[in-house]
Parts: sequence; structure tokens; C-alpha cells
Amino acid sequence: MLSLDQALAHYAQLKALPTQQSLALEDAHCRVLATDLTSTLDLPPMRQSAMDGYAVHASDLRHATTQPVELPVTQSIAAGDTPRPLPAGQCARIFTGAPLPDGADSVEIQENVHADATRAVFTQTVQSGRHVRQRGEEVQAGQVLLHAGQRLNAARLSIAAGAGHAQVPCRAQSRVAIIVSGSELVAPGSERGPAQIFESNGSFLAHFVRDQGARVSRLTRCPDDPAQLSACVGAALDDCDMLLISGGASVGDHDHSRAACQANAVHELFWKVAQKPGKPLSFGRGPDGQAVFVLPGNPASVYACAMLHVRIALAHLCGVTAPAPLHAKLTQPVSGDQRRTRLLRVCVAADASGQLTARPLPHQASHMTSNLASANALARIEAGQDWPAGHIVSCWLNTDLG
Ligand SMILES: Nc1nc2c(c(=O)[nH]1)N[C@H]1C(S)=C(S)[C@@H](COP(=O)(O)OP(=O)(O)OC[C@H]3O[C@@H](n4cnc5c(N)ncnc54)[C@H](O)[C@@H]3O)O[C@H]1N2
Ligand code: MOO
Repeated sequence: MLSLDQALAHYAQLKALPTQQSLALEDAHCRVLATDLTSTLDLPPMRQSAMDGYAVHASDLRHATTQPVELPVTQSIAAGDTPRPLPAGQCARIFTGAPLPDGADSVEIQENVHADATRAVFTQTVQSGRHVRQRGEEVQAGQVLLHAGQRLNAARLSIAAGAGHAQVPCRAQSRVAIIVSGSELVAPGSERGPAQIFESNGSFLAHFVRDQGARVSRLTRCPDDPAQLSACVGAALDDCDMLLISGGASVGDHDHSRAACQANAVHELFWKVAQKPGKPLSFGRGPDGQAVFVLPGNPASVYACAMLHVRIALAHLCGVTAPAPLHAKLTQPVSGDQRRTRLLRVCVAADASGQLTARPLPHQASHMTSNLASANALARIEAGQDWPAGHIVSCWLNTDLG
């Protein structure tokens, strides 16, 4: 049996898919950037007013506090207009985002000015540069704004748009095939016999895969039948980069998933990890290098194996940084398992002093999942340890921070 760390170390062998494609911004959500993205222009691209008011030469107003200064308003500049140069002794009506006319060096907000359409009276001095956004003050043309390997969320896509990109270079999307095995399973909503249960791992895995920015290439349900399972595995391997099989990972007479993989030339690299839940996890490589997981069918085992093992493996396949644990303080004592690392479903939150805490949730058995409604992390409890409240534990959050 492998230790958890030995198992996780295996996924570094998975290399990001070499192919990339240029995608329109609207199609790139959740995809992974293939190369650094630079700005096509300075940002802001011109000197702009930051406020609604009057563009002036600050030197014209240097005595305005002792003696009000009246200036003619010689132009009005809205965002998108091209202004004329502003001679000294004049001011320009100007609005937020509008280009500053040459000559002007500052903007007085309209609340401080008595004005009509042709004349404006100033009673305060203004500092040169006041309420002016300088060209390139944030970003220079050619500057790297987004880095290869970053997942494109809404905010990052808006950066790409603001920097002038209609398309972004993205890594090819990983295709993940899912097989859900089990003769006792019926689809939610359908008629259920007394010994049957509603199938939930398929839905979880499909949404989980999409959350990671990968594509579900197929989702197949299969009874515990060796021949049918072997055929399903063969078909799934034809169009996937990763195969996830739920159930049939253990040693019972009806557990055929590993044999079905073997029959399809999957080379198993490990079976059984010293973790709880999820011990009978198997990982191997298909004939074309596909990453193949057989996930122990208990729903909480599928959850823990997906959140940790599959997520790290997919991060390598997608070319994004693998999730790293953060540290939080246990809110109550926890006992470790004798031999296996426990992966405890916890709720991580900040306490009043700002320190992160991990609150272990009830119902931790591997067939129980009701606590996933509030779990936002898996805490790692080492084998043979009894940890008091306040002990600092490693926690993998459900969602990536970066
Ligand atoms: N003699 C032993 N028995 C078991 C061992 C062992 O070491 N020796 N390991 C146990 C552990 S640990 C786990 S975990 C399970 C894993 O078993 P399988 O991967 O073979 O999973 P199944 O038998 O197919 O299912 C287990 C459990 O989960 C339910 N299930 C399965 N699929 C779904 C689904 N899609 N949706 C909802 N529920 C599902 C299934 O009905 C079973 O109750 O093996 C132990 N046994
Ligand atoms: O490893 Mo199993 O998931 O504990 O029940």
C-alpha cells in the first residue's frame, strides 16, 4: 500500500497536452492560457480626466484662493472626443474618461466651480496633475498581464479584453471519460427497487470535471458485468485523455473495474493508498498514455479521491499549478486512523482574530455525504495521531485560490 504522498507524487509524470488553440473571449472561460499575454497598448492609452469637471492649467489658478479666477470655457470634451489644445487662460468642460487637451495639466471637479456654458469661476487652487490619469501609469504596451498556465476566469478575461485581445491562446481542453459501475444503481427520479440506490457519483464527477476546466467526453453507466465493463472501458479509452471509473475497485466478487482496465492494456501503477476514505484507489496509464483512475465507489471516497488525486492529476494535464494545502487550526480534537491518513471533511473559516480554523464535520464514514453541503476543504490527519483542538492541520480547499 502506498502512502498518500507517494501516490500524489505519481501525477507529476502527467504532462500538459501540447496542442493549443486560439479562442474567442466568450469561449475561453475556465480555459488555461497557453502563453503569456501582453498588453497591446499603454493603459490608460491616453491622458484622461478621472472626474467630471473642468480641465485647466493649474498655474492659471495659483491665486484663486485669495482672488476668484474667471476663465472662458472654450470647448466641451466627452469620453471618446478628440480635444483641441487648451491655451493658458482658458478652461475646458471635461467628463470622466475624456482625453485631456494638450496644455491642460489638471482637472477641477464641477462641485467646486461656479459655471455656465461659457464661463467658469474658480475659488480654489488646484494641484498640477489633480484628477488626471497619466498615459501608461498602470501598464506599458508589451507588458505581460497574464501568465501561461493561468486559468481564465471572468476577471482575467476582462484584463485580456481591456488589453485589446479578441482571442486568447488556450491549451487544448483535457477530455475526461467517466464510467459509473454498479448493478445496484438507478438514475435519480426513476423507480427504485428495495435493494437499489440512487446513483450520485456520475453527476458529481461530471460537474467536478467541468469545474476543473476539462471536458466530459462521455459518461457511461454500466452494471457489474466483466464483459460489459471491459467493452465500456475500451470505448472510453478511444476518446479521452483521462478515464475515471467509479466503483468496483475493491476485492469483492463483483468488483471488475481493475480487471476491465487490464483487459484493455491499462498499465496499473498503483492500487491502494493509505488514506481514509478512498483506500482501494487505483491509478494507471492507458495504451496511449491516458491517465486511468479506478475510484472506490463509496460516494465520500469518490469525493476525496477526486478532490485530491484527480484534481492534482488534472492540474498537471491542464498545465496549471497543482493545488497546495493551507494551514488551519482544528476547532476540536481529532483522532487519526491507526494505519491510514484520514482525509477529514471540514469547514474552513476565519475566527475573530483572523486565524483560519478547520471545523470537522459529523458523518465522516465513506458512504455518508450529507456533510458535503458545508464542507469546503479536506484536512489531513496523520495515521496514529491524536490531535487536540488548536493543532494546526494541512487543508486542501475545494476551490483554487490562485
Ligand atoms: N474485504 C474487503 N472489503 C472492502 C475493502 C477491503 O479492503 N476489503 N475495502 C472497502 C473500502 S475501503 C471501500 S472504499 C470499498 C470500495 O469498494 P468498490 O470500489 O468496490 O465500490 P463498490 O463496491 O462498487 O461500492 C461501494 C459502495 O458505494 C456505493 N456506490 C457505488 N457506486 C455508487 C454511485 N455511483 N452512486 C452512489 N453510490 C454508489 C455502493 O452501492 C456501495 O455501497 O470497498 C470496501 N470493501
Ligand atoms: O477507503 Mo474506504 O473509502 O474507507 O471506505
